[in-house]
Amino acid sequence: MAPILKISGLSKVYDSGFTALKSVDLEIDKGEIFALLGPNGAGKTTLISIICGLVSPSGGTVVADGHDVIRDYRAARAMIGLVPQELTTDSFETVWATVSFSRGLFGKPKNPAHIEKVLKALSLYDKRDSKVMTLSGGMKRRVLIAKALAHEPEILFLDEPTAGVDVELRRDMWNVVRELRDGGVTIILTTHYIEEAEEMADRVGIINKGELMLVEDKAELMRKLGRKQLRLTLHEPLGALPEALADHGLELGKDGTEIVYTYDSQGERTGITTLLSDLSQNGIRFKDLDTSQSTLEEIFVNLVRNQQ
Ligand SMILES: Nc1ncnc2c1ncn2[C@@H]1O[C@H](COP(=O)(O)OP(=O)(O)OP(=O)(O)O)[C@@H](O)[C@H]1O
Repeated sequence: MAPILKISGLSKVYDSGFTALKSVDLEIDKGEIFALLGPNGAGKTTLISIICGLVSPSGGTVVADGHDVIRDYRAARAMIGLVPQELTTDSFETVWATVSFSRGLFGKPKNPAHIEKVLKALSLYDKRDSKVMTLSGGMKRRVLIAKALAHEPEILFLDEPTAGVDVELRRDMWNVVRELRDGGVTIILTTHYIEEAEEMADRVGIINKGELMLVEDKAELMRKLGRKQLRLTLHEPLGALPEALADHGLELGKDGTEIVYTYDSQGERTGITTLLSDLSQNGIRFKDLDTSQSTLEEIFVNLVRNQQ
């Protein structure tokens, strides 16, 4: 299947001379949720801004469903919805008026049935006659999404969709995004919250210092780079680990009452059987054990740190 968005060799050098993007290549498939992760200043907003035609690239191309975002700007832009971080305008307008207005900006004929569908999908229909300024923060975020969907885009960009919102609202937003995807919209979101990518994304891209370091299926990424840890709670605390166990690369924690063994869950051998028998030979007994898998956050932090 041809990608719905194809970014090739995209670079951006700002007038100041600062290189914000270095030859980024990325293809997005129709109907996926793609999360773009990166620390502050990594180039996420620059990338989205180029795709949406708000910033001009220094090199490379972006094609949205067959339309080049520069040569064929109008057609490309009509494919794309952008949900910015902040609600900037329209506060005195009603929900209905502001969302309808957004559709008009793309030169699309009025379509009250579509506006109604969007408002209903976002649970905003009951609020259609309310002024935007009277809505709660969560409802305002929904209005931003409704505005971005008013012209029936096929690709929706969400720039930090849940920055600064509470946990309950964040989960609520995640459900909204999933429902949109189920309705056929391709979703690309940027986020600082790695938990958000872990929860929602089909694929994850990690950008740092203008370079796309890695693009991977989320589950595959966690499988490949994830490490497992086995924690053993000891019967008797240890002052130090016996020399005989040095090869296992163990860590002694919690005042000597816990041994932590890190292993590669994908490896041929985990080494657990040998470890347990070596522990027993050295008279170390444990009363409890549990295992944990590294999170996307740990993977991300390691990757970015290694690139410093
Ligand atoms: N107009 C500009 N002129 C010069 N440098 C800029 C301009 N806009 C952005 N930059 C720089 O480009 C880099 C990337 O910025 P960008 O906003 O794309 O990052 P980001 O990943 O979106 O960060 P954040 O998560 O903080 O929004 C930053 O170092 C920023 O200072």
